[in-house]
Amino acid sequence: MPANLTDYMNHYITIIEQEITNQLEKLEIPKPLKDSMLYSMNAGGKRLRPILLIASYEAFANDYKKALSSSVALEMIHTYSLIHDDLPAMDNDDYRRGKLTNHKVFDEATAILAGDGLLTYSFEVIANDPLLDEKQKIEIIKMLSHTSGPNGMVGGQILDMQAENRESNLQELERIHELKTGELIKFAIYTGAYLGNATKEQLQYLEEFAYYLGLIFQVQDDILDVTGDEAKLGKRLGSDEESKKSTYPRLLGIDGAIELKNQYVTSAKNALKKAEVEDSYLMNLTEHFSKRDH
Ligand SMILES: CC(C)=CCC/C(C)=C/COP(=O)(O)OP(=O)(O)O
Ligand SMILES: C=C(C)CCOP(=O)(O)OP(=O)(O)O
Repeated sequence: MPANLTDYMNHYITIIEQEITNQLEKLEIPKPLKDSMLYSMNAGGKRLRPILLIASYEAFANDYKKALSSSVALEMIHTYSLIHDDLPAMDNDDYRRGKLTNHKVFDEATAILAGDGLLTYSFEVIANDPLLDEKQKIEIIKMLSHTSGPNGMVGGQILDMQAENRESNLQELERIHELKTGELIKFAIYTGAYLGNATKEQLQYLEEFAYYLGLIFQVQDDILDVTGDEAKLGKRLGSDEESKKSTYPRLLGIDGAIELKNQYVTSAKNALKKAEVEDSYLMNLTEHFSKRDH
């Protein structure tokens, strides 16, 4: 395992991207669908979620291989959500990950199907992993469908849409982010630790950790939407302002948002200590993502 965080992340990004290619290239499906799925999966992105899943696994066990199919499945679901989020019916965005959005390169119908394809194929990737036993497959698929579906990310997206053009309070804002962004992060942390054989008590503390990590990630996203660099982020900024959605900076000011983020970082680290994994890469990743500039 590489000793510093940048090497660690780069090491796993290479492995994750190789496995994404393996899983998609073997599909025997019509060319436009395959090209469209490959386009968004290979368009870059920080690969935060799969890295977190592997780091959570490695807090308890060695050899990432058992965690790889879940990591790749998770990145497929995340990417599907971005393809659909960018569609004209939703955010109507032209750029994502520094490249034209999927529906701008392909047509809208193909982009919808590419998203549907990534969503459903993600479950097949887990179901076909020879390194997992049947009980593990059922537990992971159950968790993934829960966190990405109406009780999780999809539910958060509709709350987010309902929050346009009106003021939300801090509690409502946290609930939206907990579902829309936090649930997939929860899947990453839970699944890694579950596959690494963490105890029930450790899994509970890690769920608490994931809750704060999701919020940290989102506060920083809101801050970057105001202060960030469009070229670095690879997407249009100022969209929160345009849709008149409440954000952390709007409710608390930039300084207030930074202060709240720092409180979440402290809470996240405390949860890691309670789970007795404070010497894992999860600690460094928390710091890293709280200060990210893209
Ligand atoms: C079911 C669907 C479509 C879910 C989308 C989930 C999601 C996290 C979208 C991006 O959020 P955002 O619009 O706040 O971020 P960005 O600025 O990256 O578009
Ligand atoms: C939840 C949000 C804010 C959507 C973007 O997520 P990321 O910032 O992780 O996007 P990529 O790096 O995967 O493109």
